[in-house]
Amino acid sequence: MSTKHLPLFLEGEVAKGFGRGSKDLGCPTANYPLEVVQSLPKDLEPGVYYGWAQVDKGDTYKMVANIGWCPFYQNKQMSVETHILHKFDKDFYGSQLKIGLVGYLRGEKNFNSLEELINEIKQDISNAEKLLEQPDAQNIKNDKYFVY
Ligand SMILES: Cc1cc2nc3c(=O)[nH]c(=O)nc-3n(C[C@H](O)[C@H](O)[C@H](O)COP(=O)(O)O)c2cc1C
Ligand SMILES: Nc1ncnc2c1ncn2[C@@H]1O[C@H](COP(=O)(O)OP(=O)(O)O)[C@@H](O)[C@H]1O
Ligand SMILES: [Mg+2]
Repeated sequence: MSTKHLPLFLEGEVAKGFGRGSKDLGCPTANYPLEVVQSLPKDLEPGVYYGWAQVDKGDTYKMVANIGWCPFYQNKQMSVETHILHKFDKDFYGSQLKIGLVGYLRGEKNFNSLEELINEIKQDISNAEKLLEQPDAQNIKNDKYFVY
């Protein structure tokens, strides 16, 4: 079941990925290092999730996260990447990123073109924007995990 383990809270340093998020997709994703990926519950469903994200001790923002092998790019290693729905002034590699996965949107898919992948991500973002307004999701935003 795709909602098993939710809400799931993860924390780790922002690491380098393949540099495709911003360049190919116009959608930067903060990638976790391998040890965070390896710490996931083994039966966590790969796919696209929505939830909350906090960089260092900053504000908590909406996010969408992709967990899996990116079939479009056929990655060899599983990745966990978070696109935060906020405009940052600069990169934050090396920062601590806390996320709380609230819900599951869909499984990872392959696409015939980059444009189709980009359009699907835009749809994910729009779905996440709405779903995160719901009271259950707001409760997770206010969880003590994100409070200092
Ligand atoms: C909301 C969201 C949905 C995504 N969905 C898919 C998908 O269905 N299939 C896929 O191959 N990759 C998907 N991706 C992953 C992108 O391919 C990935 O972000 C991109 O390869 C950037 O990787 P990088 O951080 O290593 O540069 C998704 C990413 C996001 C943020
Ligand atoms: N709104 C955002 N969400 C996620 N990362 C962002 C955002 N704005 C800037 N960044 C920066 O962009 C980087 C990700 O860009 P990306 O092209 O996916 O590179 P990489 O392949 O190294 O992950 C993040 O590590 C972070 O430092
Ligand atoms: Mg990335």
